[in-house]
Amino acid sequence: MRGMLIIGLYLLAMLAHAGVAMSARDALRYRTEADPHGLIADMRQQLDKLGGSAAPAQERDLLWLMGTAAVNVNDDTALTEALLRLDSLAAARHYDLAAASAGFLRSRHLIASGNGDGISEALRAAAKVQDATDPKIIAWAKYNLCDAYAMSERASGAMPLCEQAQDAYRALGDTWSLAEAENDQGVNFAGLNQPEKAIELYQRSRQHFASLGAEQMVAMVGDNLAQMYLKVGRAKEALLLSQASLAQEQATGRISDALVSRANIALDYATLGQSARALSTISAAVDDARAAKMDGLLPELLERRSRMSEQAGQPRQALDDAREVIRLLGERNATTLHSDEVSLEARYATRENELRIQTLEHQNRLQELALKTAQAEAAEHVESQQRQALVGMLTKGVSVALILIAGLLYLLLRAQRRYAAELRVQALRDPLTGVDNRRAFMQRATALLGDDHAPRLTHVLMLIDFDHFKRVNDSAGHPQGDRVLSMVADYLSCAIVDVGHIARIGGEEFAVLCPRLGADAGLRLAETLRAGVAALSLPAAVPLDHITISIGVALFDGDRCHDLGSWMRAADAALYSAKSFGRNRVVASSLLH
Ligand SMILES: Nc1nc2c(ncn2[C@@H]2O[C@H](COP(=O)(O)OP(=O)(O)OP(=O)(O)O)[C@@H](O)[C@H]2O)c(=O)[nH]1
Repeated sequence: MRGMLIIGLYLLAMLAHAGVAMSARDALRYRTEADPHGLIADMRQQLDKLGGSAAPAQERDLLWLMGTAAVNVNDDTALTEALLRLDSLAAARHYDLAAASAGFLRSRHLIASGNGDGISEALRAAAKVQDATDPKIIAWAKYNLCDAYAMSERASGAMPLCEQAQDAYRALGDTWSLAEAENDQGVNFAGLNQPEKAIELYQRSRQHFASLGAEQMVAMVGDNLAQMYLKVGRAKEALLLSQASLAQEQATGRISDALVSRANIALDYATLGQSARALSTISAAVDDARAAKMDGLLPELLERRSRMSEQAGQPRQALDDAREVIRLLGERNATTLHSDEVSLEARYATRENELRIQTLEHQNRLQELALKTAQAEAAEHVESQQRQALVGMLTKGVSVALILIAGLLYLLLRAQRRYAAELRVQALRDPLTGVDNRRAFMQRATALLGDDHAPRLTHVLMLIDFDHFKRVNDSAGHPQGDRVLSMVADYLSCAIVDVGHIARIGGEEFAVLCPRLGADAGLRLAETLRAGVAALSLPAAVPLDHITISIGVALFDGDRCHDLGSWMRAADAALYSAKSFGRNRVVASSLLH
């Protein structure tokens, strides 16, 4: 009874504050974002009170709200509790909706912790309610799938789902959920680099949340909107929005959100050319993060301050911050390496490589900053020495020593420059196979389309994926799998060296980019590569006859493909078809239309 009373009073207070008609249900959803800890405690109390007398639908509802709030604040204890109770409710009552709810909560948790299995978990959850006829459940499953794809930054997969979820919620008159789906769709457009469309969706979402009086949601979507404003050069509007968000976040004690808003405000000031304000704002954010022991956010904030200091002509501060970033990232790497010992999963290996590259890039920058500082200090030194020479204070011996020092300094700077250049190359190279990495591929492809948007002969893109590569690892072990990957990468690099570039863009996925190769030659080359790989002899330690690859080919024709995103999607769809048609084959995207 007391729990009910608390919730009732809370709702009344909130409605009075909002001054508009937020339904009781929406008010509870609001609390999953605005008061997650309080909501979890209240849900627990309610569930305890109801004991075994709760109807399944009511129990599921309370557990879903509790689990949602738990995911939002990373409360693992509450999440585990909600999941266990949902699982047993699903098993005891054959209640699919409870099973799907547990699945979607698991998926959100996986995605929030950067685990790649979140989407498949969401797909399994949706399958549990695929026969549902209640339009509310259908819309709910669509939205949760849309959210899983959008939050995993899989914009092209997410967009149709988010569109369908919006239509369904519009038909049901569920403004809250509509606003959530619109926000997700905005995230998708932002991911596809279409800021104008993203702005449109975020504005719609904000209007809907505002019409419900959900001020914190308005502020949250406002953060997304501000980033897009900045992207399209509307820095003043971005600044106003970020300042409004910051006020909200400070008032409600959301420290980490407030730090992000501060960092955004600093960026807005920098874009508006107010570098002193930008620096003092980002410094305040760094101090707050240190005081609140927000170590996760600290490297990003320091990195931003380092860049701003560099732009403001303060290389010493830039250098100190960059050094600290390296130290913090080093600590993080150490933790990841430890978990790598526990599991040799390729996912960890890939993450570890990413972290190494990230660190390498920072080290690279650090070298450059050290160089700049050394140059500035050397220039100052030489200037002062020259001044002294002018007034006749220099003896001959000191002059000779200075010349020697200048010579040594020159040699040192040259070595540092070489080292920095080498690091820059390493940051673009895949350490296992020695070919370009994904970052290098994206840079190269973007530059190609920027230079030559209407080529006389079409550009050709191939996405290559190993078939059943898991069997190699399972039968011969991961190190042999690595050997096979390197061996095939060597073969492919040699085979395309005259016409294009190859990059390793995922675990066992490669991309080949052939500028102005033309459609016929492109398809012939793909077929040659496929047959060549199938004919390779594998190392003796691998107990398989051969390894095969599937290839999706897309042509940059300026018609169906007009930018890098659509080009890659076309090649990806062709690769997917090559896999579905039985693998070990080449499929051209033009055949799919
Ligand atoms: N040895 C090794 N294996 C890797 C690496 N990156 C990814 N893998 C493995 O590649 C396999 C990919 O598995 P799946 O995505 O199921 O694909 P597949 O077995 O190739 O099957 P299909 O793509 O469906 O033909 C997993 O077993 C990963 O562990 C790597 O760097 N080294």
